[in-house]
Amino acid sequence: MKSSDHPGVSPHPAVSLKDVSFRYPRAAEEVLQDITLSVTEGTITAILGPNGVGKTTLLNILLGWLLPEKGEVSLFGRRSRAISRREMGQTISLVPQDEHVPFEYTLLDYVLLGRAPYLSPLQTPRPADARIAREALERVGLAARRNHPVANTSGGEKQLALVARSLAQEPRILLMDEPTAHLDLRNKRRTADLVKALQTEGVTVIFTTHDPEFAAAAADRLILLQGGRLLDEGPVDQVMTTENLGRVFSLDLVVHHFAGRPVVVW
Ligand SMILES: Nc1ncnc2c1ncn2[C@@H]1O[C@H](COP(=O)(O)OP(=O)(O)OP(=O)(O)O)[C@@H](O)[C@H]1O
Repeated sequence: MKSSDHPGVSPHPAVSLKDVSFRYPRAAEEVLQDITLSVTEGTITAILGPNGVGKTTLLNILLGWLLPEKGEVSLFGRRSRAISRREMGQTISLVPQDEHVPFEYTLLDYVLLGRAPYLSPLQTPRPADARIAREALERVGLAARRNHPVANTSGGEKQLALVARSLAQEPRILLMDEPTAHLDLRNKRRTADLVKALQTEGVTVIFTTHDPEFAAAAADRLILLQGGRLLDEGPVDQVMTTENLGRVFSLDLVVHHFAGRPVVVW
């Protein structure tokens, strides 16, 4: 992904939420309440919070897949409701936690799906799309396995293939939902390095995680959610404190610092 493919740096935040609340149909309570925040273009933000706090819901709101009950979501200063699906697909992409993959796809076929926002409905991928998909597979270390059926890949390889598909989408904003859930240490490191490389290309990255140490290794900013509300946000070293994480996870824990990074002991 080249920053030259995108317009120059926007004067607006990549993402801004104003008083956003969301409730699932027939649910008694709002999952998210009065969330106001903005994410600067070219930053890496981790959203940290316990199971069920609403992290995935928040990503789905950013994608325009769920509409808030109240409040406004904007991408690069434009209300997301006013952005067409096709343009949304070229602007923002999601690496989901998991996804059912149709049996017959090879890894390359699967990653080529990321090119859909650039093709008309029945258009077959062009040579340039295949090149972009192959480069995306290379970036996640799966180039040699591009003709391998997705059905026969491990959980970690599938997760990396999902990342490659999102990269093939060439988004300005990359969302990742628990990107390291199935990854070993080496692939966690690879993911942290990839995210930082994307940042140098001007891409804004937002990922959810339960893992404070990965958040600290990969992100420069942190958003903490607790009880459906924004508890704190800012630079990782200011926000990742014993008090904040203890409140977020309702746990007696201590944040130590080792080799310049926070380590959580619980
Ligand atoms: N489609 C749905 N209909 C009703 N409730 C839902 C739906 N999807 C999620 N929820 C509820 O909304 C809340 C937030 O879910 P969400 O998946 O956003 O949390 P999360 O922070 O991503 O959790 P996890 O870390 O476990 O993945 C949970 O209580 C969940 O049960």
